[in-house]
Amino acid sequence: MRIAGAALNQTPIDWENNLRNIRTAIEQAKAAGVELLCLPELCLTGYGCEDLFLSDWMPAAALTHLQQVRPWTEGICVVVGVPVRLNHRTYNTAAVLRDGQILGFAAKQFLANDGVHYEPRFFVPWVAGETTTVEFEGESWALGDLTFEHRGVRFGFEICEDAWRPDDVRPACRLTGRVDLIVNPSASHFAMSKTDVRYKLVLNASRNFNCTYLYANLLGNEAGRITYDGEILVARNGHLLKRNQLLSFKEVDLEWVDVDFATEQERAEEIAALPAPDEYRELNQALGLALFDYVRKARSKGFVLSLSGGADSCLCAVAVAEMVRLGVSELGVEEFKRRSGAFDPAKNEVVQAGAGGAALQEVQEPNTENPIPKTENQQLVGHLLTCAYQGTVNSSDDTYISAKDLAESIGARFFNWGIDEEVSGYVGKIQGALGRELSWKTDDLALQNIQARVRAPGIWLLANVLNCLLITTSNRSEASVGYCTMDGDTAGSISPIAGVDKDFVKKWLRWAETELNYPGLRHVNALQPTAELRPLEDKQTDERDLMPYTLLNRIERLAFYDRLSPRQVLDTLVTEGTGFEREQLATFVRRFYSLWSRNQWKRERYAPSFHLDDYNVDPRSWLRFPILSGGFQEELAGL
Ligand SMILES: Nc1ncnc2c1ncn2[C@@H]1O[C@H](COP(=O)(O)OP(=O)(O)OC[C@H]2O[C@@H]([n+]3cccc(C(=O)O)c3)[C@H](O)[C@@H]2O)[C@@H](O)[C@H]1O
Ligand SMILES: Nc1ncnc2c1ncn2[C@@H]1O[C@H](COP(=O)(O)OP(=O)(O)OP(=O)(O)O)[C@@H](O)[C@H]1O
Ligand SMILES: NC(=O)CC[C@H](N)C(=O)O
Repeated sequence: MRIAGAALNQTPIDWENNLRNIRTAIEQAKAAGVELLCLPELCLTGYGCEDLFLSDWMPAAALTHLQQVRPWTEGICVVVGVPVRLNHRTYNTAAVLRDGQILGFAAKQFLANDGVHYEPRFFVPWVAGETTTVEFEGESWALGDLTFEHRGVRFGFEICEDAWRPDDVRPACRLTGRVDLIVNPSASHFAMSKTDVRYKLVLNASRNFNCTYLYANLLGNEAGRITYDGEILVARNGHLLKRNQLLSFKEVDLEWVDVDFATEQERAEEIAALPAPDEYRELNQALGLALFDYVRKARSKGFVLSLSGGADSCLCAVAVAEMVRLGVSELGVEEFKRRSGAFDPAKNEVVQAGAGGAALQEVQEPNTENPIPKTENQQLVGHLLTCAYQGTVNSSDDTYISAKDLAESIGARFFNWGIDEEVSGYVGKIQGALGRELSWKTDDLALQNIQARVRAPGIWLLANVLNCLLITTSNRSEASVGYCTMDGDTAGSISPIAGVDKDFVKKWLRWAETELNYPGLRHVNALQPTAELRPLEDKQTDERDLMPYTLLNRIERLAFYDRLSPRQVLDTLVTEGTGFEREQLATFVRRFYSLWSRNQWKRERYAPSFHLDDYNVDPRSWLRFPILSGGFQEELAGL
């Protein structure tokens, strides 16, 4: 039998988009001679519909829309993820359709309730072994713990999280021997290196439960924060039959394989290992796709970025350039432009390759009289990304040159203006009001913050005028300790790297300079991270203000990923050979926890950020913490 999975780029309650992708997948599958097709979890409504799953009308609308899929299933068996609401309870189900009929709804038994998943808020888990009936416009179908048969092949279900439970409780343990095939429609969020875990999960399931296992994940940045990698896996008795390229820019990614169910396949002795995932490359692809989906789903025209020439903003600029490069290489220029929605088809907004010059007229300070012609990708970047350097007396030539060279090398529009006048204006006003001078000795933080804040209105104005999203550049390490000015450098509509730690940011930039060929990054890769908010002679660096970033990351992970107490964190660090004495480590641990507690309110106010690493510190996503708390005072005093 030819079986297939299709990854779909869906959007919550975008019925038109979601049905179109479902139809495309079914048509492609039929054209390829596929007999059984698995589509991802909740693909009809979108997985991330949040509290809409609790309404009566939305699941009802889903059932109504499911009727449109029926005629498309003539001659094929198709699995479609859909919520079903019965007696004021919503179930997360996989509908099985064939030849225009609905055969039934298999319901999810184990709900995802960790990290970025909050399913028990919306769904009720189905009880193994039970079934009920769904009534709809005079028809009735079975719902619950069901198995099906198609052309002699018996199949049952695990729906995403069902497969992430121990082997002796998950649905597969009750299906073994009763089915030939287990189908798994998933909405499994992307995190760096996670594909390896998923691969082992699927391969082991096929081996341990003596079956063929068909797995299909959602694709793309569905609803803002979480990106799905569109993984399709087919395995049989521990052997891999199919695995696709992840994180495609396409709307539909169909993969099929032939399985001879009539012939037994020998059980694999062991699971063949995959090469270790390349996290730098994974992050690049995920970030590019997440930005592309975000900008088009937000119906925006591109991005505006306050580019300091430092690590975080340089990474954000390269991410947009990579969004273009990766998207164009997969979709081609015309399809990339069409899908982005950021180009007016009536106008030829991007000049042809080699024509050059057009976008440079907008640059305030062209660095040569005869600018080098831009490549087609650079012209696209020029259309989609506008950057501005906003210097003060505390800014250095190094960061200005870094910002300017990078922007020009990727083709972004680049502006340069100073903000000293605005800073002096505000400082003068407050000095007048208070009747005293503000000085670095008495008003250090306030004088730092006003500079960061004064950068916000101008760049916001530019974003509004251009109808663009304003990127804010905060990383996870800064978010943990509140090393940012609220409504200053945190101002913005999207925060792409708030889930990534600063040490990773710095390493990624060095990798990108050579591996992705961004020579414009050579300046930033030679710089120490600095806020440049104090007078230059102060030689401010992030790590002098805080602590070494590697240590900050380690404390953060031990405290909030491993969930250790302050004392356990300290004891662990002492055994890890950090090069610091216990007393110094205790100072860092105390600093981390007090800054962490004091700054929860800032994390509550960050712009929406992407989940990219195995955890993040966003309270609306992975990690909840009280805004007001005792701040670990007792625990820290005892260190
Ligand atoms: N629980 C709570 N709920 C609501 N508000 C709370 C609060 N606790 C304090 N606040 C208020 O927060 C305000 C202070 O916060 P905020 O004004 O943001 O500033 P603040 O946290 O005092 O200082 C900003 C820090 O970030 C660093 N920074 C800033 C900008 C850029 C960079 C860089 O790396 O480039 C670094 C800077 O060096 C400084 O260490 C105060 O007005 C305080 O009253
Ligand atoms: N001179 C500047 N021009 C434009 N934007 C700036 C300037 N200084 C700071 N910013 C904005 O404030 C953000 C926060 O500064 P921060 O120093 O944390 O990041 P960075 O400069 O990108 O990286 P690093 O911390 O590694 O130097 C910057 O990413 C940038 O968006
Ligand atoms: N949708 C789900 O059930 C996802 C949960 C699962 N643990 C995953 O991360 O893939």
